[in-house]
Amino acid sequence: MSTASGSSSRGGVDVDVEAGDASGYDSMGKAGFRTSPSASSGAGGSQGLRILMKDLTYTVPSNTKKGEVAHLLRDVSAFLEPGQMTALMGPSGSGKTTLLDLLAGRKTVGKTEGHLSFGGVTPTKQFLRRYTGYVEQFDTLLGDLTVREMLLYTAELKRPTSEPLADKRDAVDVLLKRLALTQCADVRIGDPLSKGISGGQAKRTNIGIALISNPRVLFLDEPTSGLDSYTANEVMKVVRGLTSDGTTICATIHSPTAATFALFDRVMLLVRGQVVYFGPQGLPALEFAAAEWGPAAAGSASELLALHRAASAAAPLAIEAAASATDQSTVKAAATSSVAALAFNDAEVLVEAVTEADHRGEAAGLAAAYAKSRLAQDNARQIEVYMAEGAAGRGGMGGGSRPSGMCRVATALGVSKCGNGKSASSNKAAPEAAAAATPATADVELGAAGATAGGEQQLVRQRTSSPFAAVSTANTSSALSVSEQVAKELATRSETVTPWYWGLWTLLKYRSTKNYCNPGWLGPRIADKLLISLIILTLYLGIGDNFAPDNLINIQSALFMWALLPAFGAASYVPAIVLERRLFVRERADGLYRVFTYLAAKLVEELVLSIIITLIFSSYVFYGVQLKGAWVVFWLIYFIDLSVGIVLAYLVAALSPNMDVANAALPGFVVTLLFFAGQLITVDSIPPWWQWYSRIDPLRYAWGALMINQFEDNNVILAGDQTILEYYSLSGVDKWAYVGYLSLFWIVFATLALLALTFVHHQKR
Ligand SMILES: Nc1ncnc2c1ncn2[C@@H]1O[C@H](COP(=O)(O)OP(=O)(O)OP(=O)(O)O)[C@@H](O)[C@H]1O
Repeated sequence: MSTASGSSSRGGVDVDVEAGDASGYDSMGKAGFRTSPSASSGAGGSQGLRILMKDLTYTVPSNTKKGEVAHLLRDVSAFLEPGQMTALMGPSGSGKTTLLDLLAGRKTVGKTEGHLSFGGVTPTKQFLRRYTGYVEQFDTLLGDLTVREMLLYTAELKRPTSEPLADKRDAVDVLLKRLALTQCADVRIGDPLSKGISGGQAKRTNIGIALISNPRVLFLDEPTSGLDSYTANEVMKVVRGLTSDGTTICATIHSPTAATFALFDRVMLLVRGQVVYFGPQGLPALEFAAAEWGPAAAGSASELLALHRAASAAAPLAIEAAASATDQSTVKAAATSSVAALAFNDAEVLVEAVTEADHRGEAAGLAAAYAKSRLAQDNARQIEVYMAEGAAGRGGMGGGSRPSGMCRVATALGVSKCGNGKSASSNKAAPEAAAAATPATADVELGAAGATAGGEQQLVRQRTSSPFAAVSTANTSSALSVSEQVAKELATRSETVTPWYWGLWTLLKYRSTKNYCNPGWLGPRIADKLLISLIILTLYLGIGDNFAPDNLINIQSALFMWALLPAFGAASYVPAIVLERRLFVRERADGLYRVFTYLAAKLVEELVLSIIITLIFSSYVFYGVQLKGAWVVFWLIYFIDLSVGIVLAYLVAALSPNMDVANAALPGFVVTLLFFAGQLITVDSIPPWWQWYSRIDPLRYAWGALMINQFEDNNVILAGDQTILEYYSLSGVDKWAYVGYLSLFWIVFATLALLALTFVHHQKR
């Protein structure tokens, strides 16, 4: 396994960077992702998209002051470049996740104002679902699948159906290699109760899920949270490696180590939803803080800056002294100042500085200082240029090889490392350098892009020594046709890549087959029915054909329990929706399937099992108790009754915010049904003001149909001159009509469950 590695500069100190598996990257590029035309139709070659934000403001109804709105983001302006990795940083509650969610189209509440474009175009929500990757802070994986299966499952749902399975497998293999997951590829993911893969492996699996469709843009929310610093750095190195194919990457990050922070190109510092710095990470950020934030806020930043400067100044002298081996004290002094500089972490210093300033109530001052700064003005000018490019239909796509913005300038200034490689420029280019990112520079770049429009395949080598951008292949098609392709993607209204029937098949293939082999899944679905059917069998053994008056009450009670059983057993179907909600929300937001597909897969999975178990249980109960009527009707009613219980459970689960509410709501509702089924009190005796409830009680129809099946040919006298069917208001009723009504409940509950799953958002963002 060959690895691409190199170095990046962190305040003058080189940090070794390993870019993941370069061979993996290449093969992904050639076999796994790029060359399949079908795949590229979903992923679109190797181009990332430039994301432009101008005066982006996001408000929600305040939860602290009634009737007011809270500004969670205020006038955020920035640009995220293809082939670059941008860190969103700031104190807790500063709005990092809010901004990331907004960019990724995952906000479900609130109002957004300002300009937001991807590749110069306002994207549809469906585009964001299909063509961007989002790695959430918390892992949402299927514990029963292995890592390989999890990725293949996602590949089957997110890559075009026209791509052969073998190609998808290849792409997964390449991804496993690239994410260093090969070792645990066939290990079950597990869950908190039965541990499988480690936290770092789970995080990388989540990243793999986001990458399987080769997204143009990758968002990551706290990708290193919960990981030790070594694993965190490994994970981020892998992510960093993705910039080499032009992917636009943006990650919120809390306390990165110095090495992890050095992997980023740019940093956006937020405080109370406002930008207080947006520019290169490293020394330029420290220089900006020292110069613009005022002495109180920039205290530690200035200190660190001085240390960096001392270390840089002493280094050449030390090297000279060491070479001649004469002046040990100079070497020692240089080493001491380097170590002192290294002891500080740029990221920590910056975040601490703004956090302290925020606590002193100076957040607005920092934001104002940034807004007035030359850097902010340069950034604003750059945004104008990019917006003009977008308006002219030229802008926004990066080939991963185009140096842009500050980096282009740094290249022009002769800085050796730049662009989408790990960027020394980002450390060394002073904020002022941004001023040179003039429209003229941009035009030069566009000219270069235009030169590729002739349709020739052009190998673009960036003027950089960075390994990440060692070789990038420009898109082989013309810039215009790529634009058309991207424009099509950006305007897509289709939620998913694959059709619903494919999604249904895939969900059944990967998830249901595992569930069918999982005792933890099967147990609750079978145990209660097995137990109660055995009790009914043994308690009422052989009495079903005994129509003696004193036995009639026993038979109708047995039938009532038989009808009731699925309603009470419905509780076992609730967790399938409630406990899986986070995964469902994530997969839906990722555009893996539609709600209908998800619900249909769940129902097929449950109904197949239900057919099997109802056939078995109804057989021994019907013949053991020696009931009358047709067994097939007895079974059919039980099966439909159980199916109604399942969709009722899904409806309650979809409406309930958590298991506690669902566990209280479902049995409570079922108990109300008992009273109106016609057995505890006959339908004719129910007071007029409750008659309506009896009519919409599915138990009434299930039990009524069972009773008619049992007694229609043996309608014996029960009380006075009333036959048993007359007594229970079932005389002259067609059992098939009752079976039909019962089926209607299935349709109604299933439709309501579908609507609830679609429109009731318990996870508000
Ligand atoms: N309805 C609301 N009314 C008032 N404030 C709100 C409302 N909703 C969210 N907030 C605030 O918005 C801020 C943004 O939260 P967000 O999760 O984006 O911050 P963050 O920077 O990602 O924090 P962390 O680093 O802790 O994850 C928080 O301070 C939160 O309290």
